[in-house]
Amino acid sequence: MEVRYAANPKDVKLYDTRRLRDEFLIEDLFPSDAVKMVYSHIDRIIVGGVVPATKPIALEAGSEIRAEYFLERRELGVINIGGKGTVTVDGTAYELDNRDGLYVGMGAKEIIFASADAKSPAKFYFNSAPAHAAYPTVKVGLAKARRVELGSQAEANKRTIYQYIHPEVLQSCQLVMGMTVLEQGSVWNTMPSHTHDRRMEVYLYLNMPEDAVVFHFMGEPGETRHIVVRNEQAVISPSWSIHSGVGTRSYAFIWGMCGENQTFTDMDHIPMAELK
Ligand SMILES: O=C(O)C(=O)C[C@H](O)C(=O)CO
Ligand SMILES: [Zn+2]
Repeated sequence: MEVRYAANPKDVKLYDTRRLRDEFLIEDLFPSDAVKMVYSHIDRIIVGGVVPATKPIALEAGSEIRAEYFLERRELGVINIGGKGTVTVDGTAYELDNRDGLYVGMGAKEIIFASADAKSPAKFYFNSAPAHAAYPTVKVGLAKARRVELGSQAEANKRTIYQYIHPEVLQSCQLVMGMTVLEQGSVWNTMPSHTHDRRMEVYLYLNMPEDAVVFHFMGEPGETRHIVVRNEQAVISPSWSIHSGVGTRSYAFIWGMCGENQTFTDMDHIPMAELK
């Protein structure tokens, strides 16, 4: 498990491109037949990817979290961005098609990821946060997610937000997670931008061809920086940072948050005049 430390905005404004990318960008999240995990000290989120290409893969705790099993003190949100697969939680198999999600509550001991077809392996993206209570494991297909439509063609930001792990869909301790899909021709996400000092957030960009990029904007509203993000790469956003992006074409992204509250609408909207 790779460990990354928290960041102070007074320091981050001095970072060059290399340092910004090293601290906030996660580039190789989906190695074949392995679990990749990044443990961020920002609200102690774990961001991971697993592609069980030729064999089922179990989620192991690793020495960093000093736990007997991964979910001993944690909860987990999973969204499949690949071919059909299963996540087996303590012997119960949940079939996840592309874009299906799963919430797994604290206390589940054995989590096994598998693909239905090795020619088109499943690709599981996950976020995990510290938990204080054991809530039931729930599968959330795209149709079960709460839908919010936002934006307009004129602003090139027409998009649908699918809220999978959200208080109106299921109970979780602090994790909130979902996916936003931009319509063809729409390229902007989360602009006008916001911060939420109560929660950090991670974005995983997806559905982009190899030569497409998203210019992801981060930083304090008056000190913005950009990170060039490619397909299936994730960006960590501290709670004091905006998180917004513009792509060379449309794309989707999975967002996950944890921290002080689960109130999706608890955002501090940034007036455009304040951006620098
Ligand atoms: O398209 C958007 O706007 C989003 O998806 C915003 C994220 O969900 C977010 O930043 C929630 O805090
Ligand atoms: Zn946000």
